[in-house]
Amino acid sequence: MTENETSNADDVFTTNIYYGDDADASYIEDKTVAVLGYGSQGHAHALNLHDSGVDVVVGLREDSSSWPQAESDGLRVTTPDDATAEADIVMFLVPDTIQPAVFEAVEDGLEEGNTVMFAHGFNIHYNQIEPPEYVDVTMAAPKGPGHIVRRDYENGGGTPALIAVYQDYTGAAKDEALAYAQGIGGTRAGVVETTFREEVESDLFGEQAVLCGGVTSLVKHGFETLVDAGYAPEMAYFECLNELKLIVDLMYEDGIGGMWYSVSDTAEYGGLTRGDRIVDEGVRENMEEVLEEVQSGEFAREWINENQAGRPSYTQLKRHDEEHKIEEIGAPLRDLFEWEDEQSDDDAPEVPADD
Ligand SMILES: NC(=O)C1=CN([C@@H]2O[C@H](COP(=O)(O)OP(=O)(O)OC[C@H]3O[C@@H](n4cnc5c(N)ncnc54)[C@H](OP(=O)(O)O)[C@@H]3O)[C@@H](O)[C@H]2O)C=CC1
Ligand SMILES: CC[C@](O)(C(C)=O)C(=O)O
Ligand SMILES: [Mg+2]
Ligand SMILES: [Mg+2]
Repeated sequence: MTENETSNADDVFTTNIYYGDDADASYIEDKTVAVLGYGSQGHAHALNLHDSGVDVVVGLREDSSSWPQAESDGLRVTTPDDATAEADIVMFLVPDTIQPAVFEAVEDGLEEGNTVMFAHGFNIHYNQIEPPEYVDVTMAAPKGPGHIVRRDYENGGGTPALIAVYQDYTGAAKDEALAYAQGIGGTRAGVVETTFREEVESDLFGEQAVLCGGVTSLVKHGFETLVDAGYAPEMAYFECLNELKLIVDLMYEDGIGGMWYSVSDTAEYGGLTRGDRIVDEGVRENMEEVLEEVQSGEFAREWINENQAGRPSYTQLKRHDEEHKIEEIGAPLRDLFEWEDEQSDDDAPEVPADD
C-alpha cells in the first residue's frame, strides 16, 4: 500500500499517513540504535526494533534497576555514553525531566550525520535541549503507552505513531524516522507526519484534558457521586471504572456509533440527553484554557520548576490519588478476576508500591 492509499481514505485524510511498504527499512537496517532508558517506552522500542532485525544497544546508568531486565530480555546493555558513542541513532527514552542532563552527558559521543531521536518533543520544543547542527533530530512518537506498544507488536499488530523532523542534516531524516516507526510496529496501524510543535501541544493537551486527567476525574466524580448517595463502592467501581474499558473498547473497534449500537436504546437516549449536561460548555472552556497553558509554555515552565523544587505538588497529589477509595476497592476486585493469573505479568506493567 502506498501513502494515503486505503479505502476512500484520500477523500477524508488531511495529512500524510504512512503504512507498511511506505517505509524503507534500508534506512535503518545497517545502523545501530542506542535506546537510552528501559522503562515504558524504552523496553518497547528496544525489543520491537530488535525483533524487527535492527541492531539495538540499550544505554543505562551503571546502578540501573532496569539493567538486569534488559539483559535477560536478550539485549546488549552498556552505559548511555558508550551506547551513544557506538550508535548511529540515539533515541532518548528516559523521563522528559531527566533528558537534558542525559543529553549533556552523552553529547560528546555524537558524530556528524548521527540522529538524535525523541518519542515526545518536550525538550526540543521548549528549548531544554539544543542539539549540534551536524546531526539529524527526529521523532517517532507512539500514540499509546509503552507496555501496549510492546503488547500490540507481539500480537502482530501495532500502535499508531507520529513522526516529525526538527533538523535534517543528512537529507534522509524523514525516511529514517519512518523506517524507525516501522521497526517499532507503527506502520502496521498508521504513522502520521507532523511537527515537533504539533506533537508536543496535542500530546500534552490530550493527556491532561482527556486521556489521563479528564477521564480519571470523570471516573472519580462518578464513583464518588454513587458512593456518597449510599451505593456500594464495589458496584460503583464496576459501573464507573471497570465498564469504562468495555465501553471504550467498543468505540476503539467501531467508533462512537459502534458503542451506541451495542448499548441499549435506554442507555443511548440517556447518554445523548444527559452527556452534554455533564461535560458541558464550561468543560469546553476549561479545555481551551488548558490548551492555552500548553501553547504559551506556561505548563512547561510549571513542570520544569516543579522538578527543580523536588516535585512537592506532584508527590502530594500522587499520594492523594493513590489513597482514593476507588483504588482501595479496585485492587482486591481485580485480584479476584478468575483469569488474572493467566493474563498477568509479561504484558502488564508492574506498578511499583512507591517511587
Ligand atoms: N510512557 C509512555 O507510554 C510514553 C512516553 N513517551 C515519551 O517517552 C519518553 C520516555 O518516557 P517513559 O517511557 O514514560 O519513561 P520511564 O519513566 O518509563 O523511563 C524509565 C527509564 O529511564 C531510566 N532513568 C530514570 N531516571 C534516570 C536517570 N536519572 N538517568 C538515567 N536513566 C534514568 C530508568 O532507569 P533506572 O532503572 O536507572 O531508573 C528507566 O530505564 C518521554 O519523552 C515520554 O514523554 C511518549 C509516548 C508515551
Ligand atoms: C497519554 C499519556 C502519554 O502521552 C502517552 C502514553 O501517550 C504519556 O506521556 O505517557
Ligand atoms: Mg501521548
Ligand atoms: Mg505524553
